Amino acid sequence: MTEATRQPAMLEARGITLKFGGVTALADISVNIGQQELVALIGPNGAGKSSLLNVLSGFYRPSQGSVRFDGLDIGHLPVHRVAQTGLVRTFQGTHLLPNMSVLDNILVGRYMHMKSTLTTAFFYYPFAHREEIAQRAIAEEILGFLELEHLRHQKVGTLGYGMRKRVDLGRALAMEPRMLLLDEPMAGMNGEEKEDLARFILDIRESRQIPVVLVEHDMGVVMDIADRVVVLNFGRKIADASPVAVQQDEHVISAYLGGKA
Ligand SMILES: Nc1ncnc2c1ncn2[C@@H]1O[C@H](COP(=O)(O)OP(=O)(O)OP(=O)(O)O)[C@@H](O)[C@H]1O
Repeated sequence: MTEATRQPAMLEARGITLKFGGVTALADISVNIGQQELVALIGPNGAGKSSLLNVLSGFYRPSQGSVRFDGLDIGHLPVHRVAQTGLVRTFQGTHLLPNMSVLDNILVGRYMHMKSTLTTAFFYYPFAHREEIAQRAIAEEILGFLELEHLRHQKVGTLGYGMRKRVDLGRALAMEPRMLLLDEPMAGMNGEEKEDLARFILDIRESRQIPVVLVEHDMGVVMDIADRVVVLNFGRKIADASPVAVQQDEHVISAYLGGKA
Protein backbone atom coordinates (compact mmCIF):
# COMPACT_ATOMS: atom_id res chain seq x y z
CA MET A 1 0.00 0.00 0.00
CA THR A 2 1.40 3.40 -0.97
CA GLU A 3 1.34 6.53 1.21
CA ALA A 4 -1.40 8.01 -0.96
CA THR A 5 -3.75 5.04 -0.68
CA ARG A 6 -3.58 5.25 3.14
CA GLN A 7 -5.24 8.68 3.04
CA PRO A 8 -9.03 8.74 3.40
CA ALA A 9 -10.53 8.24 -0.06
CA MET A 10 -12.12 11.24 -1.78
CA LEU A 11 -13.82 8.92 -4.26
CA GLU A 12 -14.75 5.31 -3.56
CA ALA A 13 -16.15 2.98 -6.22
CA ARG A 14 -17.26 -0.43 -5.01
CA GLY A 15 -18.11 -3.52 -7.08
CA ILE A 16 -18.85 -1.65 -10.31
CA THR A 17 -20.36 -3.78 -13.05
CA LEU A 18 -21.59 -2.16 -16.26
CA LYS A 19 -23.34 -4.03 -19.05
CA PHE A 20 -24.37 -2.94 -22.53
CA GLY A 21 -26.80 -5.61 -23.64
CA GLY A 22 -24.67 -8.76 -23.78
CA VAL A 23 -21.36 -6.88 -23.42
CA THR A 24 -19.88 -6.59 -19.93
CA ALA A 25 -17.85 -3.38 -20.18
CA LEU A 26 -16.88 -3.40 -16.47
CA ALA A 27 -16.85 -6.38 -14.12
CA ASP A 28 -16.81 -5.93 -10.36
CA ILE A 29 -14.33 -3.04 -10.23
CA SER A 30 -13.45 -1.34 -6.96
CA VAL A 31 -11.16 1.64 -6.84
CA ASN A 32 -10.34 4.39 -4.32
CA ILE A 33 -8.94 7.80 -5.18
CA GLY A 34 -7.19 9.56 -2.30
CA GLN A 35 -7.05 13.31 -1.62
CA GLN A 36 -4.56 14.97 -3.99
CA GLU A 37 -3.65 11.68 -5.68
CA LEU A 38 -2.82 11.67 -9.39
CA VAL A 39 -4.09 8.33 -10.68
CA ALA A 40 -3.67 7.10 -14.25
CA LEU A 41 -6.20 4.71 -15.73
CA ILE A 42 -4.66 2.63 -18.48
CA GLY A 43 -5.41 -0.49 -20.50
CA PRO A 44 -5.58 -1.72 -24.11
CA ASN A 45 -8.30 -0.44 -26.47
CA GLY A 46 -11.78 -1.47 -25.34
CA ALA A 47 -10.54 -2.32 -21.81
CA GLY A 48 -13.26 -0.18 -20.20
CA LYS A 49 -11.38 3.02 -19.28
CA SER A 50 -13.92 5.51 -20.68
CA SER A 51 -16.78 3.40 -19.31
CA LEU A 52 -15.26 3.54 -15.83
CA LEU A 53 -14.74 7.32 -16.11
CA ASN A 54 -18.37 7.64 -17.18
CA VAL A 55 -19.50 5.69 -14.12
CA LEU A 56 -17.22 7.63 -11.74
CA SER A 57 -18.57 10.94 -13.05
CA GLY A 58 -22.23 9.88 -12.92
CA PHE A 59 -22.70 9.81 -16.73
CA TYR A 60 -23.46 6.09 -16.67
CA ARG A 61 -25.40 4.25 -13.99
CA PRO A 62 -23.66 0.96 -13.21
CA SER A 63 -25.68 -2.28 -13.37
CA GLN A 64 -24.22 -3.04 -9.94
CA GLY A 65 -22.05 -1.25 -7.40
CA SER A 66 -21.82 2.21 -5.86
CA VAL A 67 -19.79 5.40 -6.20
CA ARG A 68 -19.26 7.72 -3.24
CA PHE A 69 -17.66 11.13 -3.67
CA ASP A 70 -16.54 12.79 -0.47
CA GLY A 71 -18.95 10.54 1.44
CA LEU A 72 -21.95 11.31 -0.82
CA ASP A 73 -23.54 8.49 -2.83
CA ILE A 74 -23.66 10.00 -6.32
CA GLY A 75 -25.32 6.93 -7.90
CA HIS A 76 -28.79 8.52 -7.99
CA LEU A 77 -27.87 12.14 -8.71
CA PRO A 78 -28.52 13.65 -12.14
CA VAL A 79 -25.32 14.48 -14.03
CA HIS A 80 -25.51 18.26 -13.48
CA ARG A 81 -25.87 17.69 -9.72
CA VAL A 82 -22.78 15.48 -9.78
CA ALA A 83 -20.80 18.30 -11.43
CA GLN A 84 -22.07 20.70 -8.75
CA THR A 85 -20.54 18.49 -6.06
CA GLY A 86 -17.18 19.37 -7.63
CA LEU A 87 -16.61 16.12 -9.52
CA VAL A 88 -15.71 17.57 -12.92
CA ARG A 89 -14.72 15.66 -16.06
CA THR A 90 -13.45 16.35 -19.56
CA PHE A 91 -14.21 14.21 -22.60
CA GLN A 92 -12.22 12.61 -25.41
CA GLY A 93 -11.98 15.30 -28.07
CA THR A 94 -13.38 18.62 -26.88
CA HIS A 95 -16.88 19.90 -26.16
CA LEU A 96 -16.10 23.57 -26.75
CA LEU A 97 -18.07 26.20 -28.65
CA PRO A 98 -15.92 26.84 -31.76
CA ASN A 99 -17.47 30.21 -32.71
CA MET A 100 -16.94 31.70 -29.27
CA SER A 101 -13.72 33.17 -27.92
CA VAL A 102 -11.37 31.38 -25.54
CA LEU A 103 -12.48 33.71 -22.71
CA ASP A 104 -16.18 33.08 -23.38
CA ASN A 105 -15.66 29.31 -23.44
CA ILE A 106 -14.06 29.54 -20.01
CA LEU A 107 -16.90 31.75 -18.81
CA VAL A 108 -19.31 28.97 -19.83
CA GLY A 109 -17.65 26.87 -17.12
CA ARG A 110 -18.31 29.69 -14.62
CA TYR A 111 -22.00 29.79 -15.50
CA MET A 112 -23.07 27.28 -12.90
CA HIS A 113 -21.39 29.41 -10.21
CA MET A 114 -23.04 32.68 -11.18
CA LYS A 115 -25.60 33.69 -8.61
CA SER A 116 -27.56 35.97 -10.90
CA THR A 117 -30.16 34.63 -13.30
CA LEU A 118 -31.59 36.51 -16.27
CA THR A 119 -34.40 37.80 -14.03
CA THR A 120 -32.09 39.16 -11.36
CA ALA A 121 -29.86 40.57 -14.11
CA PHE A 122 -32.92 42.51 -15.38
CA PHE A 123 -34.18 43.77 -12.01
CA TYR A 124 -30.91 44.16 -10.14
CA TYR A 125 -28.55 45.23 -12.86
CA PRO A 126 -25.80 46.61 -10.54
CA PHE A 127 -25.61 43.31 -8.65
CA ALA A 128 -25.50 41.25 -11.86
CA HIS A 129 -22.88 43.61 -13.29
CA ARG A 130 -20.65 43.22 -10.22
CA GLU A 131 -21.13 39.47 -10.42
CA GLU A 132 -20.08 39.41 -14.06
CA ILE A 133 -16.94 41.42 -13.28
CA ALA A 134 -16.08 38.91 -10.54
CA GLN A 135 -16.62 35.96 -12.89
CA ARG A 136 -14.46 37.56 -15.57
CA ALA A 137 -11.66 38.10 -13.06
CA ILE A 138 -11.73 34.39 -12.20
CA ALA A 139 -11.76 33.45 -15.90
CA GLU A 140 -8.78 35.78 -16.48
CA GLU A 141 -6.91 34.11 -13.63
CA ILE A 142 -7.46 30.72 -15.30
CA LEU A 143 -6.25 32.14 -18.64
CA GLY A 144 -3.09 33.32 -16.88
CA PHE A 145 -2.55 30.00 -15.11
CA LEU A 146 -2.81 28.07 -18.41
CA GLU A 147 -0.76 30.68 -20.31
CA LEU A 148 -3.66 31.44 -22.66
CA GLU A 149 -3.91 35.21 -22.05
CA HIS A 150 -2.68 36.11 -25.53
CA LEU A 151 -5.47 33.99 -27.07
CA ARG A 152 -8.34 35.30 -24.92
CA HIS A 153 -10.25 36.90 -27.81
CA GLN A 154 -9.47 34.27 -30.43
CA LYS A 155 -12.27 32.00 -31.61
CA VAL A 156 -11.71 28.48 -30.32
CA GLY A 157 -12.44 26.97 -33.76
CA THR A 158 -9.32 28.67 -35.16
CA LEU A 159 -6.98 27.09 -32.59
CA GLY A 160 -4.86 24.00 -33.10
CA TYR A 161 -5.94 20.80 -31.35
CA GLY A 162 -3.39 21.07 -28.53
CA MET A 163 -4.55 24.58 -27.60
CA ARG A 164 -8.20 23.55 -27.76
CA LYS A 165 -7.50 20.77 -25.28
CA ARG A 166 -5.88 23.37 -23.02
CA VAL A 167 -8.98 25.58 -23.25
CA ASP A 168 -11.07 22.51 -22.42
CA LEU A 169 -8.98 22.05 -19.28
CA GLY A 170 -9.54 25.75 -18.50
CA ARG A 171 -13.27 25.30 -18.78
CA ALA A 172 -13.10 22.34 -16.39
CA LEU A 173 -11.07 24.49 -13.94
CA ALA A 174 -13.69 27.23 -14.20
CA MET A 175 -16.18 24.80 -12.69
CA GLU A 176 -14.14 24.85 -9.46
CA PRO A 177 -13.42 21.13 -9.40
CA ARG A 178 -12.79 19.33 -6.13
CA MET A 179 -11.67 16.41 -8.28
CA LEU A 180 -10.82 16.26 -11.99
CA LEU A 181 -11.45 13.31 -14.31
CA LEU A 182 -9.61 13.74 -17.60
CA ASP A 183 -10.38 11.43 -20.55
CA GLU A 184 -7.31 11.25 -22.80
CA PRO A 185 -6.42 14.94 -22.43
CA MET A 186 -3.22 14.46 -24.47
CA ALA A 187 -4.60 12.43 -27.38
CA GLY A 188 -3.51 13.93 -30.70
CA MET A 189 -0.89 16.23 -29.15
CA ASN A 190 2.77 16.49 -30.15
CA GLY A 191 5.56 15.87 -27.62
CA GLU A 192 5.94 19.51 -26.60
CA GLU A 193 2.19 19.99 -26.13
CA LYS A 194 2.06 16.84 -24.01
CA GLU A 195 4.90 18.08 -21.82
CA ASP A 196 3.11 21.40 -21.34
CA LEU A 197 -0.17 19.74 -20.43
CA ALA A 198 1.55 17.30 -18.04
CA ARG A 199 3.11 20.33 -16.30
CA PHE A 200 -0.28 22.05 -16.01
CA ILE A 201 -1.87 18.89 -14.59
CA LEU A 202 0.86 18.63 -11.95
CA ASP A 203 0.47 22.36 -11.18
CA ILE A 204 -3.31 21.99 -10.79
CA ARG A 205 -2.88 19.14 -8.34
CA GLU A 206 -0.25 21.16 -6.42
CA SER A 207 -1.99 24.55 -6.35
CA ARG A 208 -5.59 23.39 -5.93
CA GLN A 209 -4.73 20.34 -3.85
CA ILE A 210 -7.26 18.15 -5.63
CA PRO A 211 -7.07 14.58 -6.92
CA VAL A 212 -6.83 13.98 -10.66
CA VAL A 213 -7.75 10.82 -12.57
CA LEU A 214 -6.27 10.62 -16.03
CA VAL A 215 -7.06 8.17 -18.84
CA GLU A 216 -3.92 8.13 -20.95
CA HIS A 217 -2.31 5.96 -23.63
CA ASP A 218 1.15 7.53 -23.54
CA MET A 219 3.06 5.31 -21.11
CA GLY A 220 5.95 7.79 -20.87
CA VAL A 221 3.61 10.48 -19.54
CA VAL A 222 1.81 8.05 -17.23
CA MET A 223 5.00 6.75 -15.68
CA ASP A 224 6.37 10.29 -15.29
CA ILE A 225 3.45 11.94 -13.54
CA ALA A 226 1.16 9.34 -11.93
CA ASP A 227 1.34 8.46 -8.23
CA ARG A 228 -0.59 5.28 -8.92
CA VAL A 229 -1.69 3.37 -11.99
CA VAL A 230 -4.92 1.38 -12.30
CA VAL A 231 -4.86 -1.09 -15.19
CA LEU A 232 -7.99 -2.49 -16.85
CA ASN A 233 -8.20 -5.36 -19.31
CA PHE A 234 -11.43 -6.78 -20.76
CA GLY A 235 -13.44 -4.81 -18.18
CA ARG A 236 -11.53 -6.16 -15.18
CA LYS A 237 -9.01 -4.45 -12.93
CA ILE A 238 -5.76 -6.37 -13.31
CA ALA A 239 -3.39 -4.06 -11.41
CA ASP A 240 -3.50 -1.09 -9.02
CA ALA A 241 -0.04 -0.04 -7.91
CA SER A 242 2.84 2.41 -8.32
CA PRO A 243 4.10 3.10 -11.88
CA VAL A 244 7.25 1.08 -11.25
CA ALA A 245 5.35 -1.93 -9.89
CA VAL A 246 2.82 -1.85 -12.74
CA GLN A 247 5.57 -1.85 -15.37
CA GLN A 248 6.93 -5.10 -13.90
CA ASP A 249 3.54 -6.76 -13.38
CA GLU A 250 3.29 -9.91 -15.51
CA HIS A 251 -0.51 -9.56 -15.94
CA VAL A 252 -0.03 -6.05 -17.29
CA ILE A 253 2.79 -7.06 -19.62
CA SER A 254 0.70 -9.95 -20.90
CA ALA A 255 -2.36 -7.68 -21.44
CA TYR A 256 -0.33 -5.24 -23.52
CA LEU A 257 1.20 -8.05 -25.54
CA GLY A 258 -2.31 -9.25 -26.37
CA GLY A 259 -2.70 -12.08 -23.85
CA LYS A 260 -5.80 -12.63 -21.68
CA ALA A 261 -3.91 -12.58 -18.34
N1 LIG B 1 -22.37 2.94 -25.45
C1 LIG B 1 -21.93 1.68 -25.62
N2 LIG B 1 -22.73 0.72 -26.14
C2 LIG B 1 -22.31 -0.55 -26.30
N3 LIG B 1 -21.07 -0.97 -25.97
C3 LIG B 1 -20.22 -0.07 -25.47
C4 LIG B 1 -20.60 1.30 -25.26
N4 LIG B 1 -19.53 1.97 -24.72
C5 LIG B 1 -18.55 1.06 -24.60
N5 LIG B 1 -18.95 -0.16 -25.04
C6 LIG B 1 -18.16 -1.40 -25.05
O1 LIG B 1 -17.61 -1.53 -23.74
C7 LIG B 1 -16.26 -1.97 -23.81
C8 LIG B 1 -15.35 -0.95 -23.13
O2 LIG B 1 -15.30 0.24 -23.93
P1 LIG B 1 -14.57 1.59 -23.46
O3 LIG B 1 -14.83 2.61 -24.51
O4 LIG B 1 -14.94 1.88 -22.07
O5 LIG B 1 -13.04 1.13 -23.51
P2 LIG B 1 -11.73 2.04 -23.48
O6 LIG B 1 -10.74 1.30 -22.64
O7 LIG B 1 -12.05 3.40 -23.10
O8 LIG B 1 -11.29 1.97 -25.00
P3 LIG B 1 -10.40 3.04 -25.90
O9 LIG B 1 -9.02 3.01 -25.34
O10 LIG B 1 -10.48 2.44 -27.26
O11 LIG B 1 -11.08 4.38 -25.77
C9 LIG B 1 -15.96 -2.20 -25.27
O12 LIG B 1 -16.22 -3.55 -25.57
C10 LIG B 1 -16.95 -1.31 -25.98
O13 LIG B 1 -17.26 -1.80 -27.26
